Amino acid sequence: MFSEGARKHYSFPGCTMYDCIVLGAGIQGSFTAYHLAKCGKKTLLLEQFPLPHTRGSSHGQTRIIRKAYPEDFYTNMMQESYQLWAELEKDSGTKLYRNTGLVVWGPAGNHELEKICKNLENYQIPWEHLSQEAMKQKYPGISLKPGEVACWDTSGGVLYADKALKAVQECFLRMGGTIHDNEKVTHIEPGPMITVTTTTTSYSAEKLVITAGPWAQKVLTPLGLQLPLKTLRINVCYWKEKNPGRSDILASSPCFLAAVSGEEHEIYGLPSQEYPGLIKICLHGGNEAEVEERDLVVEDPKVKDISILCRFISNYLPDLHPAPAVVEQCMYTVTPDQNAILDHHPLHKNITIGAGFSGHGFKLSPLIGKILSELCTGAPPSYDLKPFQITRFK
Ligand SMILES: Cc1cc2nc3c(=O)[nH]c(=O)nc-3n(C[C@H](O)[C@H](O)[C@H](O)COP(=O)(O)OP(=O)(O)OC[C@H]3O[C@@H](n4cnc5c(N)ncnc54)[C@H](O)[C@@H]3O)c2cc1C
Ligand SMILES: O=C(O)[C@@H]1CCCC=N1
Repeated sequence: MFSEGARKHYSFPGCTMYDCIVLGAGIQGSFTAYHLAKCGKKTLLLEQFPLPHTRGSSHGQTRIIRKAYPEDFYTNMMQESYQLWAELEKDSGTKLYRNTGLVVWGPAGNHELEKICKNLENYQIPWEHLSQEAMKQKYPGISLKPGEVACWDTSGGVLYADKALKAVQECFLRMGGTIHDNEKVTHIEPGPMITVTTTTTSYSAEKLVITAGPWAQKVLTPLGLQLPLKTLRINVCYWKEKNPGRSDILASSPCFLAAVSGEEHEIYGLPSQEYPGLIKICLHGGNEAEVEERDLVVEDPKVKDISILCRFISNYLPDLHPAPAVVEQCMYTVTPDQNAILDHHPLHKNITIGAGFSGHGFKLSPLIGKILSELCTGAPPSYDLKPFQITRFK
């Protein structure tokens, strides 16, 4: 709570005071606000768009959840993240996770694939090695090439993303939190009491958490902080069966990640959900785009994502039409090492930043929210945060 001194010196009429303000009601900001409210903090969650919206990174019906990661710290963090997802399911009374299993495949000896198997083994997470032949038996619709192998993460599955966002925001409100949507933050005045000005009014708080997704750099520049963040426009593609109902690819597909020889980016897929009869398969990458300009057609994209995907579908999922039936857009905010930034502002220690989730942050969000709330309140962090510190960038 506020110290009396802070109240006397910094409150002014018409400026509502909170313990903590969270800027940005995507999945990371919403979970941060939820954890802050859980620790008894009077918390305001601010969002520029009317909720729900589709302009950031957290919209859509589905995201992959998995423990299969080449970095052991993620496999470790995912164990608690699964528990926190289960807690939210219970608190909200909403089913948020469907266990489909996840297959990761690539050329035998692929370094990342080997690290994934090693991590699953070390953390005693049930997994299986699948040969090309075993994959054919289990998933006849997926056609691995000679010399390719797969790893089967039994815990992998689908998160119901839009339901999760709604659930966490509702739980936050139930705990006494406040959400103001359709209210853009236009100015932040740092200090022992931070003043946050929006398109509607001003608020003050001892602590601020910035979780602005692809707008992060725009919010941080006036605060004197330049981070190595890139914003990418992602084409979210859905593919149709050649003979509807004739193959079993839609009915029994697992989630998958594929490292294809000769392609720089991974490709991933999820079972049919959003559009009956269509399956979602995307490139883990895209072309750089300003968040406000993402709807402008880029003439000559550097990453020819749709062509890469069409080639992939022809080679690996021959029961699907090798041209997308539906294409939608979403934004990634990526860092050079694809690890997020979870840290204090270097000059204003009462401002905490969560940014650069690099296209894989949804599954981790219940834990990210917990970590950001720990950073915000000064509680000891539950994890070693070295991979996420700002100082790792020169
Ligand atoms: C196509 C796609 C597929 C993905 N697949 C997976 C997956 O399978 N598994 C997985 O784990 N992750 C996945 N991800 C990544 C995951 O969805 C993101 O890491 C996550 O949604 C990022 O959330 P965020 O809260 O940081 O950003 P956002 O959701 O963009 O939230 C930021 C919010 O801040 C608000 N904001 C910004 N500036 C202001 C301001 N000035 N005032 C007020 N509000 C402001 C924005 O409007 C926005 O609502 C995927 C992402 C995409 C795009
Ligand atoms: O995070 C995930 O699991 C997905 C699939 C791999 C690429 C990005 N998102």
